Amino acid sequence: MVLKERIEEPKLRVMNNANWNKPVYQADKLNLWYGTSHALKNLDMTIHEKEVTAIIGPSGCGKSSFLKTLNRMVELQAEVHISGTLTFMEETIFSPSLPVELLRTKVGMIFQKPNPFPKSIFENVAFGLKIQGIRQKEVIEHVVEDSLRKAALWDEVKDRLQKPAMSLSGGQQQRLCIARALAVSPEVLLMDEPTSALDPISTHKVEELITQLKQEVTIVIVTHNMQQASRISDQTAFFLNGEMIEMNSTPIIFERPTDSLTDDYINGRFG
Ligand SMILES: Nc1ncnc2c1ncn2[C@@H]1O[C@H](COP(=O)(O)OP(=O)(O)OP(=O)(O)O)[C@@H](O)[C@H]1O
Repeated sequence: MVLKERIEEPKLRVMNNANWNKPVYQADKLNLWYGTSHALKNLDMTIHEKEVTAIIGPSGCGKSSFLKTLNRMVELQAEVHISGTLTFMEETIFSPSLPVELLRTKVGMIFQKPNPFPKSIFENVAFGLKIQGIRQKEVIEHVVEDSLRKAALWDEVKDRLQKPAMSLSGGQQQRLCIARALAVSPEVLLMDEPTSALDPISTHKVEELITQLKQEVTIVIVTHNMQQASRISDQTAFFLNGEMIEMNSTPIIFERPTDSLTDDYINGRFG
């Protein structure tokens, strides 16, 4: 399949002040194998700063593998082999000068199922700061409050910060995980189907939050929910069988995609 060129949308360019945001990630002929299974094939794509990029596509097309390559979590799997180039802020993410621990402080990850630590609400958010060696109580308290506010959770938990995180509802736990990720000031948040385990009201809150957060962080979200991708993302990439078929501004992907496979997928003709 041929990678389609990104078509620039004149109206969006005007709204974006006539400039594309700076590239954060750039993949060039990126391939990934699990053993002999070729999971990502010759991906060329750019993820821009302070935008929400949605990755869509049927089960097994490589969405999670791509997301986990962006913070090098994929290398925790056995027999992974990667070729091609992937840069983060213009530096190859496989370079010794960008240690994986440093990369992961800049790139937070939110999973499908909320995964708070078995600790208090406060300790969950403070965790990353303590790992970084920050000890001043006032600094930690300030960052915890600020992160919980940014995650739209502060008002719901401010009177019970010492209660176990597990006492929160699923939707609150997911926002707590987002607060925990925000506490270490990441550049990027990767989200792997972050609302698929949540009820519609919690989903709505997390979607609103994503729209707010993109003023500060770049967000890459994998979702099976077409409406969600069209509601919250600026760019959408459609993956199929490990290839990126098409990537463009979200309105173009959903209203007039270039590739008939994209059209078929978003209109539910397969997948
Ligand atoms: N650890 C692994 N070992 C071997 N193959 C794997 C591994 N993880 C994923 N795969 C394979 O790589 C391909 C891409 O999987 P991936 O999980 O990235 O797809 P996905 O689009 O995220 O799927 P889903 O929507 O079902 O989560 C699939 O064929 C999958 O079976």
